[in-house]
Amino acid sequence: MTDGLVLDRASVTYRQSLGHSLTAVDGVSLQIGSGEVVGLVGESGCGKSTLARAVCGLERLSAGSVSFDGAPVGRLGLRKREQSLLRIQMIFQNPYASLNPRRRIGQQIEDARKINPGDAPRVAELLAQVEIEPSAVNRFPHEFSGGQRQRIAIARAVASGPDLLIGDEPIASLDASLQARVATLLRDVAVRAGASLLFISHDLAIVRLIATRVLVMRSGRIIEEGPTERIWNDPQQPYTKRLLKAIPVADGLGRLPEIDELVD
Ligand SMILES: Nc1ncnc2c1ncn2[C@@H]1O[C@H](COP(=O)(O)OP(=O)(O)OP(=O)(O)O)[C@@H](O)[C@H]1O
Repeated sequence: MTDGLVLDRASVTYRQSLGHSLTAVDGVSLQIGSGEVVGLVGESGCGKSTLARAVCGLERLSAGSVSFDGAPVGRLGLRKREQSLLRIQMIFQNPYASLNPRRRIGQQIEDARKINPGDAPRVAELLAQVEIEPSAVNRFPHEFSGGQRQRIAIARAVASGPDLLIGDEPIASLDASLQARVATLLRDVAVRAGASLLFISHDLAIVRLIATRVLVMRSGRIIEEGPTERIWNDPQQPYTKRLLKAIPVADGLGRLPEIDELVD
């Protein structure tokens, strides 16, 4: 049995109008070992979110397989699949995607703790880990700032005891001044919980802060991968070089220019 997440030539194809189809994930093979922190980078539209959704069983594969600790995620019966998917938690760009706006934050974290097969830290401790005052348990998500809400979403995701956390651009909607802090905090919380982390971002500079290994995605494929410092200091692919070059010229919102314009 192989520990952790394994994708073997996984593809996702979307049907489009007039009989056209788009292969958003194109034969991707990768492995994320237990406790690893891996960054997935690439320009907007290269297939990062589709890949994340496929890992969680939210997209049907058109080819290949996804397995977790040796169990194929997509081919299990519903009950077993639900159990196995509880071990993978997503953190989205918009924290409202995982937080219930009508439920107090303490209750939401407690709900997640109840499905934890192991010993989850108490709600107050989880909140302290994400630097939220434990006395805030009775407040609702809208009473917090965007950065605080994202930290609460991180606490809720960890409370259910996942083996793998996937952050799909989890800092993209935050002020530039908060991005590095929330990314580092997510990494620290994942490591403390013993979970692996797949951190998806278009921003290699932030990924460099927290990931030990980087996967570079373009047009549905992983075109380069390696230790973060190797990718940062000695990128092999022209696309990766352009991603790196684009960092200093990011606009005030942290957006990269169109990479294809630069590469082709
Ligand atoms: N449900 C869908 N139906 C059809 N096409 C889709 C669907 N979801 C995504 N796509 C297309 O698949 C490709 C990959 O999209 P995806 O959202 O995975 O990329 P991404 O790298 O996460 O981009 P972003 O960072 O902008 O979210 C894009 O061309 C997108 O338009």
